[in-house]
Amino acid sequence: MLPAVVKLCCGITYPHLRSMAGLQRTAIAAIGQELAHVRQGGTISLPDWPSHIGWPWNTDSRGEFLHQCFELSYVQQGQEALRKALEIVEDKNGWKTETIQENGDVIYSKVLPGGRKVFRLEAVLEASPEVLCDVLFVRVEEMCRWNPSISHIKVLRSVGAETMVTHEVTAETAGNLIGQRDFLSVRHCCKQKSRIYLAGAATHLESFMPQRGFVRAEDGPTCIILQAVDDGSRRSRFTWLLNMDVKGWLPKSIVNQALPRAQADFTKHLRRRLTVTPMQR
Ligand SMILES: CC(C)CCC[C@@H](C)[C@H]1CC[C@H]2[C@@H]3CC=C4C[C@@H](O)CC[C@]4(C)[C@H]3CC[C@]12C
Repeated sequence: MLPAVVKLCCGITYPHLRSMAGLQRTAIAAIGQELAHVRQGGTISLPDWPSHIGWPWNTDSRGEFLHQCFELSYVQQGQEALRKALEIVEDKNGWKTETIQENGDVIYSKVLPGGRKVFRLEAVLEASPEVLCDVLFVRVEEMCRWNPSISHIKVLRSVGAETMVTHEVTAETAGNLIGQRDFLSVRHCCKQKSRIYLAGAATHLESFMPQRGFVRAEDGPTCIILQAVDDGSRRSRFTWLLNMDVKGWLPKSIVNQALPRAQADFTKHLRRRLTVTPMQR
């Protein structure tokens, strides 16, 4: 099946890859995803016939073709993560209040069909959506400097300014009953009118298989919504959906206690990060 699809896709789209839109784009992205899975198991051999009809089908252009398939697939996974996460957050039914923090932050929870419990934190932060986007997305690799629950974050791929593939490792901290986890995620940023969305979902990357000694967890589909409290305000409403499969063999009750705690901790460190002077950044 796959070689046939690749052949078809080479034939139809190679000359137009850069100017594609709509369905074709979706198709290539889907193929990219499929290829990513196949690549995990070995190498992909692309057909040679395009060279016979005069296309520049050398090692470079084949590589470029695959590269574009992967890039489009990440953009699409990011958009898809946002769509799915928003569907969960915007559905007003079934949420119950989990905790109300002393500072006014509220964490709500909801059990999704299938049994997974997700958490939604609502807070107001002292920074504009743009500053928050800079801290949380643009400078994502700096996160482990201000957040002790994360020991390592690396951007492995960037596709334009709005999509990236990141690898995150949580810290081995006292009181963390879940233990260290690592995540491989596609992260996507999208600005719309007065809102900035940061979405994420677990993804695959050839050459980046789960590492020995780590349990690979899955973050997402998840999103953070940043919205100015009022026009021109330096304060933002911060809505964060935590939708995580921590994997491993752990009682649900432990996971469902640890997750909202991790969410509250993260927000505490984020607030502290926002109070440092620009010089210290
Ligand atoms: C309880 C244990 C298993 C997990 C605790 C750590 C959790 C809270 C950490 C681990 C990785 C972290 C994520 C790493 C990267 C990003 C991308 C950024 O643009 C928004 C924040 C976000 C989405 C972080 C949110 C918090 C996070 C999910």
